[in-house]
Amino acid sequence: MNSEVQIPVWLPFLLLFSSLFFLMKKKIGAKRRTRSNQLPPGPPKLPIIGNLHQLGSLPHRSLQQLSKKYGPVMLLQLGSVPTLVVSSAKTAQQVLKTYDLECCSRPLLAATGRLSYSYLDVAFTPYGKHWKEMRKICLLELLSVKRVQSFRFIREEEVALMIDSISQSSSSGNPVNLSYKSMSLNMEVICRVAFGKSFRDGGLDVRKFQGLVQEAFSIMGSFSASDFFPRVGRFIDRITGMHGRLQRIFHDLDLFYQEVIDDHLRSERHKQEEDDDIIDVLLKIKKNQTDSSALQITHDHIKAITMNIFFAGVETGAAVVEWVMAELARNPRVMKKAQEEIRNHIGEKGKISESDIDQLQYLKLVVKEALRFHPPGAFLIPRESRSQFTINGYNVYPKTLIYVNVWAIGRDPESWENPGQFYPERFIDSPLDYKGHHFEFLPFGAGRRGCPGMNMGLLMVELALANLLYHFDWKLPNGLKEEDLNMEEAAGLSNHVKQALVLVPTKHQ
Ligand code: HEM
Repeated sequence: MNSEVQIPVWLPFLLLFSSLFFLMKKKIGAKRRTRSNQLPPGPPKLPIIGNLHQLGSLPHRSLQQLSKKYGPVMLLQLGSVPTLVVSSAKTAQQVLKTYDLECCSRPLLAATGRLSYSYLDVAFTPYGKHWKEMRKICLLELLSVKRVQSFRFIREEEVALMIDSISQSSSSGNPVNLSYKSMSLNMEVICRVAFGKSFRDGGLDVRKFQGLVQEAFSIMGSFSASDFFPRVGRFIDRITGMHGRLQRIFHDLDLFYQEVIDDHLRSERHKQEEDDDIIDVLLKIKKNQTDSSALQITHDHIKAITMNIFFAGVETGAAVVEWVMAELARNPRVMKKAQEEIRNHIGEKGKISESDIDQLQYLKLVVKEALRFHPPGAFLIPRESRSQFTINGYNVYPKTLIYVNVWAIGRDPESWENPGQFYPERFIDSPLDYKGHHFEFLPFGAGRRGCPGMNMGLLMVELALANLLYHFDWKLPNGLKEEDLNMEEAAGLSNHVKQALVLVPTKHQ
């Protein structure tokens, strides 16, 4: 018997193969590690949900805290979506200026997709030819200086009506819910600008539309599983009722918009050009387009862009008025100084019109400070990367969701002295403005996707505030002390006070 151990002929091959496989695996692993070493740092993540549990109810605050540990460029995993969070002026400049072209798309989300008629709008549509055409219409036709001026009488009339209604409360010593007043004012103005109709005129169902817009706001600001778990999310959204709710809101808003469009088509022939509202302008563009026009506008485009104007214009302006009044109620020195400036300039005139606003320099500083301290869009409108780029030496890959935490940047001690103090004087002799060139101060965003409605938004806010401060003295209700005023923020799409702001007006003689 042969005592030699027989070695199967395939064994050396197997050994060779497995060592090769091991070496290759090691090499691939090393490659992967090098690549992931170049990814931005971020907190450890849980299986499936990633870092979703770390967002909390006020994500701008939670992410500010995380950025203190992981730095101004962080990578999180929200469900299956890689998410870049930038939290300093320098890194915001890279995203919004150096790599603006790489970072100027928008993510596809369930709520914005449905409510924008599958991205026929401008604000939520991804970057591309369609967005360029829609943005051109916005800048040249809908929000141009001339068009915004043509709506001046609407703003002045609506502010005067608000002042009248507050006068009635003041004569009976009743407190006024300023959160509600500023929201209604913005809603009325945008409604007249967009539809040419006031809710007061009847015909349109005010309460229903206001309710729908607020519901739509809330659904856009809430968590939709399909945004973070594309495979199973739709199923989850159906079980939780999210999907049904979104369909119902879309359907009801659509009926409303259609009613407004039909109404405009019926009355088209009787209108002067200078009385055109946004729907008139869009219907004219649609009527005059030819087969070779770059964009073929349909009624759905008109509805989608109208939705943007409501969502971008109403909540933002209302939030700024609300935060300014809350900060002034907490800072009587600033309130007094702003009132003295306004009353000295306006004197006995009795009402403030838009042409007076340019003289009110301190009021402008107060508004700036509120925009720094409480920017309505804490993360701008979220963006999505289109191609790979490198930020602070870290790689960011295409289809990464991007949050620019402008709320945290406005409170960054690297950029601001005493950032936690509401101090409008910080802007005296300062070159800083909000037009998107100073990256420590970005309430309107910057770059290609920066806000095209800034001019209109500011005119509305400044006029409302100037009148509120000219006509009334304001105090806190029920002997509440300044330091006890609740400045908590509400969770949601835009940054509002959590508890409605209620103040007691006294008519200034
Ligand atoms: C004080 C009031 C306002 C504030 C604070 C504000 C803020 C913003 C911010 C932060 C963005 C995102 C910018 C970015 O991603 O870089 C934005 C976009 C936008 N805003 Fe405003 N906004 C205001 C008023 C308005 C008004 C009155 C309108 C129109 C009636 C408007 C229309 C838009 C539109 C259409 C976009 C999307 C632009 C795009 O994606 O190309 N905004 N706004």
